[in-house]
Amino acid sequence: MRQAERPSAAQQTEGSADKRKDEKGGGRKSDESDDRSEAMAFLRELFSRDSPRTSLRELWKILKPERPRLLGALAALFVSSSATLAFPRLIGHVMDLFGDPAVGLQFVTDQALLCGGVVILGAIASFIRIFLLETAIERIALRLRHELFGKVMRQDTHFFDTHRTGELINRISGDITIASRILIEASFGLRNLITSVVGTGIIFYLAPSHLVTTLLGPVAFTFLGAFAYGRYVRDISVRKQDALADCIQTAEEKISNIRTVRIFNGEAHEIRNFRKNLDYVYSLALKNAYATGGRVFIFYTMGGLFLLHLTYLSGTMISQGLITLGDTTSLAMYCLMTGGGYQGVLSAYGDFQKALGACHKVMDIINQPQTELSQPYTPPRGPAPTPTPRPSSAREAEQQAPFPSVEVLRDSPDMSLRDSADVALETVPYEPRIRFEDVCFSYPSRPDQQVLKGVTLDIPPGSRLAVLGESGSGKSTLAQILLRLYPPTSGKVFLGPHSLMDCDPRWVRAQFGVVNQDPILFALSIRDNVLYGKLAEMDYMRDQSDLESMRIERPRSKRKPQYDSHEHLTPQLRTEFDKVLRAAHVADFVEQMPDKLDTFVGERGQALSGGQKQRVCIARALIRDPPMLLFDEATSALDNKSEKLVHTALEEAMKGRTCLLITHRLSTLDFAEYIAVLSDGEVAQFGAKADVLRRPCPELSRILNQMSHTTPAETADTKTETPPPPAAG
Ligand SMILES: Nc1ncnc2c1ncn2[C@@H]1O[C@H](COP(=O)(O)OP(=O)(O)OP(=O)(O)O)[C@@H](O)[C@H]1O
Repeated sequence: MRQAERPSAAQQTEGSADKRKDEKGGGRKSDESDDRSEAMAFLRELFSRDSPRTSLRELWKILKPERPRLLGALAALFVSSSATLAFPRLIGHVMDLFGDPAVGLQFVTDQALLCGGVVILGAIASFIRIFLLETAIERIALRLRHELFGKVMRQDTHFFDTHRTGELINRISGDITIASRILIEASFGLRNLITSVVGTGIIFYLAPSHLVTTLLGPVAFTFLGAFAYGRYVRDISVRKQDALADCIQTAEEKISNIRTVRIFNGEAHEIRNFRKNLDYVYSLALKNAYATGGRVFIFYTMGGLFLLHLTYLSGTMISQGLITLGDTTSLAMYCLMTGGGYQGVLSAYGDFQKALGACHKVMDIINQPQTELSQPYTPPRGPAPTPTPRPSSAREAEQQAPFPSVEVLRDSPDMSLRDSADVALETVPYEPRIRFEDVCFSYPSRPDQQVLKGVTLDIPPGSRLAVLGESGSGKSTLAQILLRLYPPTSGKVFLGPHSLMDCDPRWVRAQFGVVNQDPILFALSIRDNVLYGKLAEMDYMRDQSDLESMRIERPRSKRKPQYDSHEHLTPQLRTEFDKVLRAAHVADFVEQMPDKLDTFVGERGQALSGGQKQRVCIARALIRDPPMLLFDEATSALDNKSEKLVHTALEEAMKGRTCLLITHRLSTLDFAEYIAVLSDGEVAQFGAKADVLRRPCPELSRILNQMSHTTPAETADTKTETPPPPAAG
């Protein structure tokens, strides 16, 4: 790229030079100054690109906690470099002593032993340096991964509308590995810098002045040439890494959605596309191979010729008695060492820049602003409008306050969970009434498309509202706002007396049992999936300081950690667990499974049938014992038989709970006491079921018509209902 840019820069300078030449009537002086400014611009570009000051500041932020280790490694580096640099001089000295008749053999042996001591000292210092650096690297990687994952987990939902999963995974794995290796690059670069600078000094000191002047030219030429060439090699290598990361992201997406690919017979298509991406990576890798090989070729040739040059010159000088054989040997070693040092500095500089780039990408996410989820958990407190007596016992509190069950917390072997039972007791109970007041909403990723346009709804405590509407009318969006996954653009939502936006989002989510249209399970056993509904949530009740703590201690156990919900299964929780398994009819099919409740459900639960998956999801929602339920087409994947089973269970589960049922099914209307019809983000009709069905609005008539065509009509009311006349919205 630089090569493509350079001619244009040169042309530009050429143009301006011609102009000035014309103005001044030409002249060598202006030509020279133009050449100089062009060279300066080139050098500026060479040194400044990709090294923003912010990256260095970010780098310091990352390195700061490891100061003691880094200082130790730095001290070890000076010792090992000094030993390495002293070695050729000592060897040369020993060689010269052998030829000196005035020196005894014992003295020579002592000098040789001193040489050996220096070697061992250098080796020990190198061991310490590498050990300190490697542990610092691992600690930095641990800290960055912890911080990055925490940051991603707590991001607002819209963050995930604009970032791909593969990209985030890449940050957590690849970029952090590259970023933390920055220390090795820096240490390697520093060691080589010391070697080359001190080595050059020693060469100047040892070599006669005539030799120095003939050596300087080739050294300077090699250094500048190699520097420019190093940047060129690095650019190619960065492009290759980026192309490979893209390629892997695409592959990951396709493998995790293999069923969709398979349904469309997309295997060949995907293999072909993947191959195209791989070919592109290979073309860059080929370029990289030429460039890297070229670098070795240049250094090999230059190094060899340079040594030959040195040997030839020193040979003549030895014959003239101007320099000793020992000094020549030391000089040759220093020249090799210094040459290698310069090469090392250049390659470390390139890798350092690459690591800085990775640091920048990682810090981009870590520096995202804090969200509400980063704050300590604060449930709403204060007087409720319809006061309920404050619980006098843990059992009473458990009956009133939905989750977490105080008894479960009190039973827990975990001290911090036991403490949080007090938090649960302090939470003032409330009437689970849901109110939407003139709610408008646009998704942040599509601010111009208004999805909800002034929605007003009131769901009295303990009642059930069915939300109907055509596809895209905003039904699921309504649920997402209720769960505080997105804030409304304007208007307010209330849970009992609490304005949703004034409440801790974790508290809001704890009030709902949710089953979604597309039931997703984790790659765990059936038991762990159901218990996830309760156990995961307990974690935000406990002291969260360990989540923020960046302190690293020696791990107490070397055993691979396992997700095991058994350890939290208190007698109280076990009873609740058995109850919801029966209620959601999970117990029915689990009996037929080879490992019963320990059956592994596969990635995203794909080793279960749609109906089984949905029943596990219902059990997972019910185990939270929430005051409100939110079913978004919760029974969509069930056949008629399972649906009836689950409906019986749901009927039971819904008793005394406020429920929002988003549905396309006539059968779900059986449960509803109220119906709301959404049309293009507006409430077209809302009221008691009987009233609404007696006078359905045109949208509802159309929907009911479609429903009775797609689902066997099951409700007497709706079957006999005669559509229109038009109703008031
Ligand atoms: N994350 C998102 N980012 C941007 N737009 C979105 C997002 N999710 C949904 N939308 C848009 O919001 C509108 C309403 O979608 P929503 O999912 O609420 O409809 P719905 O009534 O639930 O439809 P369906 O019955 O088909 O599930 C649609 O136009 C959709 O494209």
